[in-house]
Amino acid sequence: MVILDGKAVAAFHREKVERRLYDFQERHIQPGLAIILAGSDKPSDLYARSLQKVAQGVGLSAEIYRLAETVCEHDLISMITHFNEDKNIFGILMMMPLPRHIDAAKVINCISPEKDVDGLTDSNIARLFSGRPGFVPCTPRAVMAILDYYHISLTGKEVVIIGRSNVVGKPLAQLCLNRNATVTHCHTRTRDLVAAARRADILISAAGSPGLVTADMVKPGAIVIDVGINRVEGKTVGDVEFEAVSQIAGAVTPVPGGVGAVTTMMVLENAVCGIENRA
Ligand SMILES: NC(=O)C1=CN([C@@H]2O[C@H](COP(=O)(O)OP(=O)(O)OC[C@H]3O[C@@H](n4cnc5c(N)ncnc54)[C@H](OP(=O)(O)O)[C@@H]3O)[C@@H](O)[C@H]2O)C=CC1
Ligand SMILES: Nc1nc(=O)c2c([nH]1)NC[C@@H]1CN(c3ccc(C(=O)N[C@@H](CCC(=O)O)C(=O)O)cc3)C=[N+]21
Repeated sequence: MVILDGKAVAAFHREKVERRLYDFQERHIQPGLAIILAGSDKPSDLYARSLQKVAQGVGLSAEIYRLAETVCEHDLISMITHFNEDKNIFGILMMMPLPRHIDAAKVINCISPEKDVDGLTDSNIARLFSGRPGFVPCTPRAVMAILDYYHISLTGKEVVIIGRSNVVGKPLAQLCLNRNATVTHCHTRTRDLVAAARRADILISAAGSPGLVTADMVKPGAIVIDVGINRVEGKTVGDVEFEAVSQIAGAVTPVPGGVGAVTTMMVLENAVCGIENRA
């Protein structure tokens, strides 16, 4: 069994990001990333803090703007408008999920598509679906980056994805389809999740449910990608029962140190693309 090491993948991409940023540092351009966190979602808080650390490590400034759970749509939109107009901000990252009383689609679509480094606006979603260049959400990109780093091809493979959010599951399915995989998409209404999962050559869990993926759901030798980030008894764990599944699978991503470690680097890569496009 191979452990797919997200930290190694991140380090590989980090070097490329640093090289591309070097040019801007020479020209004294100080590109910034604005991270907006409304409410107190734990994975979002973890993500925002990891991102800030990694960004600062490559010389990008990343500021976290924390807003109360009770924030109104109007205040969120004014904040976005402000960053859209700020020449020093090259990327705006809105942490999901937003508080329940907020119309997420309305708020997200106020982000200028050129600064939408998580590819969540309708305009970037349309680009992904029609195969035109645009920002692709960072977590699905991280999954692809891991598969590519380990030379795991998707062509003709049975890929089963658990989870259908706009941030992870749906764009991930589209990326897999673009790479010629046969994609099965599962969610809470899926009748027989175990049977569906067992067909997978590549099983990807993005449900946010600790212990969801058990050894009996994995075909011997399958590749298992754990996107889940859950806090259990003060520890970060994924969706996969790592110990048991690693006895059966051909390769597994750990949590922490798997997809999450790469996601943060993909944000920086997207941000650098944004800077290059506008410099
Ligand atoms: N590693 C990383 O870089 C990242 C990790 N994450 C983590 O990934 C997880 C998913 O995130 P996100 O997509 O935003 O979450 P959402 O809660 O928006 O979506 C979860 C999806 O999983 C499905 N689901 C949940 N429980 C089950 C179950 N028991 N059986 C089948 N399907 C299930 C839901 O189905 P339905 O639609 O029917 O409700 C839904 O489609 C979270 O743990 C999050 O923290 C997120 C982004 C990045
Ligand atoms: N618009 C939006 N896009 C997201 O991609 C998004 C989001 N909102 N909201 C929250 C979730 C969660 N998420 C994480 C990504 C990386 C780590 C991460 O860096 N994890 C490290 C460290 C974990 C630790 O320190 O314990 C690791 O897995 O190795 C965590 C969590 C992105 N999400």
